[in-house]
Amino acid sequence: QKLIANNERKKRCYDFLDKTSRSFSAVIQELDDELRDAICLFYLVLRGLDTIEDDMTLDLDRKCELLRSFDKIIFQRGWNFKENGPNEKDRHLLVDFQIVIEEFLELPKKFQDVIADITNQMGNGMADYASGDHRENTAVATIKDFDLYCHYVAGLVGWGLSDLFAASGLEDPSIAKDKRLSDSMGMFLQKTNIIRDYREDLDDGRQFWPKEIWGKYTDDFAGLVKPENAKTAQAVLSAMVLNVLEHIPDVLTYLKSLKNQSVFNFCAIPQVMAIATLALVFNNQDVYHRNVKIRKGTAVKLIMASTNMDNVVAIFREYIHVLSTKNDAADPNFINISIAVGKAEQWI
Ligand SMILES: CC(C)(C)CN1C(=O)[C@@H](CC(=O)N[C@@H](CC(=O)O)C(=O)O)O[C@H](c2cccc3ccccc23)c2cc(Cl)ccc21
Repeated sequence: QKLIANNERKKRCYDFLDKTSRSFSAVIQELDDELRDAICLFYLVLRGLDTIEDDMTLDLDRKCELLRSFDKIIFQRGWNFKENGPNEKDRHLLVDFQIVIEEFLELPKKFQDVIADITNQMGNGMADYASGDHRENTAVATIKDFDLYCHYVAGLVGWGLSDLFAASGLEDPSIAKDKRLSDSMGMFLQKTNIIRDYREDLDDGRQFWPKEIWGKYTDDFAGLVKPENAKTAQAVLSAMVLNVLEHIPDVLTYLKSLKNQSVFNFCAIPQVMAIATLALVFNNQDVYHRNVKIRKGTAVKLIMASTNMDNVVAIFREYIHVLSTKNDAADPNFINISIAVGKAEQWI
């Protein structure tokens, strides 16, 4: 009877995974036995944290209390959360979070320790950011703030994943040694998403583009959507893309060091989607009006191809070339983009 309950609970966790992101859930389920459950639960714990951070209906004290104690909450059997706003995307996950906690407590302690440690650092980082002074609502003022925020929400995920890969024995312990490489894996994904999500975030009253970047061209961040500001908007966008390009050498170095096929696929697919997205958003002012996404057919082709380093390098080279053909001589960042493209290509 207990065995059936266990299997039922585990199935529920993979159902949650399917609901949060279908395509990525399939990739997680392809992971080798030693890692599959640990990464599934790491993903769900992070999603739980994200659902609290994203909920604008929670009052700040309550939100910070939950974020800072989430690393303890994941050990509390029976805990769940019904205070999320009605339209919060993944609220069903927290309403039945006791299921995730039961499964988490079944994991080997070495995996529990990694997940709890990252959850502690991320929860505190998110709370620091949420309660920081956002007087002029440019929550992210400097490039340093931008990097710190992206480290909290995505770089730490890279640290945790590298620790889980090493603990599982599927990858060499050295994968967790160079924290800058692991950090860049998350930064590249998160920064690309932040550029892509300009419109969605602006409509939600959130701004993540650092004022140190856009403030060089305008004092009106929301005004970038106006047609009369198109030239300024182009310069701001290319300056943002320039900042993201810096992470490419680290990303490729990290991918190159992976040994296990299922771990490689799990890591390569999001990075390949990100470079394709970065090339798409570059010099594309649709970003200011809607959420631009790569076509489904392209995404499928990229997923199929992301199974070995030669293909991944070829895909990066192709999209960096696409980006350089879109580089506009009239853009004030033309030279710096050319230099960054040259560096990335030379590294490849
Ligand atoms: C913020 C984020 C980039 C870390 C989110 N994040 C990712 O984006 C997912 C991909 C994903 O969720 N894709 C969604 C679409 C989307 O949400 O954009 C899909 O439906 O395909 O991948 C990352 C992820 C995968 C592999 C290696 C990583 C190394 C460092 C940091 C993150 C890494 C991820 C791994 C884990 Cl364990 C948890 C979260 C993530």
